[in-house]
Amino acid sequence: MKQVIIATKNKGKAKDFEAIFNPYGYEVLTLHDVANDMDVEETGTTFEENAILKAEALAERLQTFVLADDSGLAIDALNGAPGVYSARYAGVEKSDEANMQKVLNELEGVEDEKRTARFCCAIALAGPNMQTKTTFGTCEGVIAHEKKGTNGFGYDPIFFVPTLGKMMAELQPSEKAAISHRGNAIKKIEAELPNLLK
Ligand SMILES: O=c1nc[nH]c2c1ncn2[C@H]1C[C@H](O)[C@@H](COP(=O)(O)OP(=O)(O)OP(=O)(O)O)O1
Ligand SMILES: [Mg+2]
Repeated sequence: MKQVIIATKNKGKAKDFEAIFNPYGYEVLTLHDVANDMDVEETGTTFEENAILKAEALAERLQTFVLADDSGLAIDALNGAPGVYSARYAGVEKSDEANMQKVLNELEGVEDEKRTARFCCAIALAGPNMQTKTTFGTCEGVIAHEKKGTNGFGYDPIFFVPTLGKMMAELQPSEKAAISHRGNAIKKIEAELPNLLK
């Protein structure tokens, strides 16, 4: 089977990528498979910068073509927070539960019309003898008042998708892939992928 290597340690993100790439006949490999000891510091101030840092570090190490994803949730009522800092919003230990609780606390008393938000995803493609490319996708939604649904990862249980009338965490992997920030970013470079992924 053809393979695509993603420079991530997030298993939920890897599952999202499987739903995106398996239909094209690609198996998804992650850092857990190819470089378990690797830990790239996300020092950038934009999603693109961090995606490039993660992709180039792994491409350099493996001398092969890889993708990386840096993503997060931008909430309008919080001036775009947690944004690039989504993974560490409630502290350094990276707890989805604590992060969601912090969002719900920050939005306490904020009315529905003002709870608009979007997921953002920058994907970087890096490899030997090529200029790193980036692509970006978003997905619009509304922050709910409580958690609902058990699919997906991260902030999915508090992210309502108005076009589907469901929480992101209530979607099947293929349904999420069709509308997600991650799926939308990949759609923009779909045509180039067969040349880059061998
Ligand atoms: O589809 C999504 N559904 C729910 N939450 C999401 C999604 N996409 C990103 N997010 C949240 C999770 C995490 O709090 C942050 C990503 O942070 P980000 O640094 O890109 O990923 P990470 O540190 O978990 O894994 P890694 O850097 O190894 O790829 O945004
Ligand atoms: Mg990260």
